[in-house]
Amino acid sequence: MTNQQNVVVLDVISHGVGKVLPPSSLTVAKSFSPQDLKMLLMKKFETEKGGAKVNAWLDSMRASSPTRIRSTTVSLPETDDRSSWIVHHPSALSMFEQIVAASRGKQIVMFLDYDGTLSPIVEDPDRAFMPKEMRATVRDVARYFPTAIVTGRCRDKVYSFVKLAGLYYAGSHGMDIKGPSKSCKYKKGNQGVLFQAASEFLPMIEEVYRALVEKTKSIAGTRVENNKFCVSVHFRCVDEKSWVALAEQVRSVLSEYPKLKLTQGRKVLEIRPTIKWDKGRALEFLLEALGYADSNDVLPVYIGDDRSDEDAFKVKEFLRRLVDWKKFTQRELRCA
Ligand SMILES: O=P(O)(O)OC[C@H]1O[C@H](O[C@H]2O[C@H](CO)[C@@H](O)[C@H](O)[C@H]2O)[C@H](O)[C@@H](O)[C@@H]1O
Repeated sequence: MTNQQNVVVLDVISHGVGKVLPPSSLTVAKSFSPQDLKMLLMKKFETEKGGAKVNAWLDSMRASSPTRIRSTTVSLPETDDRSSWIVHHPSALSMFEQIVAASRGKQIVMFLDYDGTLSPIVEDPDRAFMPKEMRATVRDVARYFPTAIVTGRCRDKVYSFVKLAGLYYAGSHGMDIKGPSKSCKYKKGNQGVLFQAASEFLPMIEEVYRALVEKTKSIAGTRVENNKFCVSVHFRCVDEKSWVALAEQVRSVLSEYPKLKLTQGRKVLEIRPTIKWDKGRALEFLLEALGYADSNDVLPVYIGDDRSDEDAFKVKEFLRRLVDWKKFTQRELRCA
């Protein structure tokens, strides 16, 4: 948000989840193709099946993980790509009034990314803890709106960080979806595991994880994380001089697995099944599970850091304002 504009408001009214509210007016909605939506919800970089060029990987590795920008006035590196993205994704905080106006008569459904959105980016992925105040805010949000955490992480791992039972969790880039484990007014029936899009890949992912650990163990700073239906190879702590070696090792492992593909996040290479499933599909699945398939009565809000390093303070501020607004409107309705 601020000038980083990471809160994305998706309007499902006429194009499924393919319409994004424009910068200046909510009435002149700009249509986005499914391709654009995918770009929003997935990390940008993706290779062709197993045939990726190490050089292309390296370019992408170098471009990844923008530096955290603390000032609200500092501008981001001005690439055409980034500027045009920002034009279409204005600050949610500055658009707050328009967003709540657009939600009139509709159910807001909240989708939250974890790393870099609810938790600060840290060197050790096992220590990406969620600040207490953020947890309290997300708990409040979930009281008023159906809320889902949508993450590349293993679902159990993200749950151990978030520790809130009233939420939906979509782990492994949306390939592992579970409903709230405690009673919640939006919950429908038994909400245990709702969907696992890539179950048949479990043994393969386990095998690849072990192979990657073995092949990269001599590259100092590499960290391989098993995210159940996908694997992350972290290079945040790897000296840039060793990136070529790392990319080559990853490529050599992946060349044995044509059913897996590589995408890239922030200083992380992500290996996942080549199935047609991603965070966007998880979002659609959850809307359907909540009874909002093809519905005009819903406003899904996705908050993520897929394009830039989010300022967690701004995320919290936006969520807090949303909760306050909801409390206020409910009170007003009762008094009317
Ligand atoms: O989809 P996300 O929830 O954003 O998950 C993407 C990756 O997030 C985690 O890695 C990122 O955060 C780490 C902790 O701050 C950081 O060390 C790393 O450099 C970041 O890329 C997670 O550990 C990965 O498995 C996810 O793929």
